[in-house]
Amino acid sequence: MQTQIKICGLSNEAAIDAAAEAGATHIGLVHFEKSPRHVSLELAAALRMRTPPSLKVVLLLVNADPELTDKALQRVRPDVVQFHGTETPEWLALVRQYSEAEIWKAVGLKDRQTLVNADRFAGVVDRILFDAPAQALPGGTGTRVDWSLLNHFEHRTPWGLAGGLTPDNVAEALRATHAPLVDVSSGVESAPGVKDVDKIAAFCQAVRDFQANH
Ligand SMILES: O=C(O)c1ccccc1NCC(=O)[C@H](O)[C@H](O)COP(=O)(O)O
Repeated sequence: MQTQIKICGLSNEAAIDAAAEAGATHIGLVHFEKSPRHVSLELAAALRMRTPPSLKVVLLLVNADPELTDKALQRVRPDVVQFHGTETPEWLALVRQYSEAEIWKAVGLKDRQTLVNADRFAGVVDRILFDAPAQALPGGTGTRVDWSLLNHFEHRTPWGLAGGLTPDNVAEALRATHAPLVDVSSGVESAPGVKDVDKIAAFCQAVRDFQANH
């Protein structure tokens, strides 16, 4: 099975084209005003329309209220909505009832107990994304998680690995975790919120090289 690759925090067409050319499978659009990667719903909708069909569009929300969640889903019509705050399984189950988008939940990976606790999202979400625990920002911090926490864990829900991945360490991360999806944001930037097309290409190439050899 091919490792899936999500490039997160894109805000312009050039970065989307770079992700598509490099062979990414997903792009992330962050709608969270405190983030240096924030895009308005209008820009997110325009970028979504412009995204080639080879890429699935993931819209990120952080503790959005029901009104904003509804507006965002209606305007952007993403393939996936990624909840990156303290959203509950009960709330995500409600969203699931009225939206056809896949639902992903980001979980800050602190210790083995986090993995056990994340099981409360089983049957409610389509994927759990294990990321570094929230800091000043809930995501996109470039902080690496302890990959060894994932050793021999039997996941009941499809999952992905985020947090401090870069073109230089993603092969090591895949060797350590066998993650079915890897997610990167700051590791493919030249400055916060500024994506670097060469780093996007290098990240995707590192994943494909790893796969070709394993
Ligand atoms: O990227 C952001 O600015 C962001 C802001 C608020 C919530 C989530 C955010 N990003 C979520 C992602 O999926 C990132 O790709 C993930 O946290 C990994 O980021 P990084 O460690 O910088 O690769």
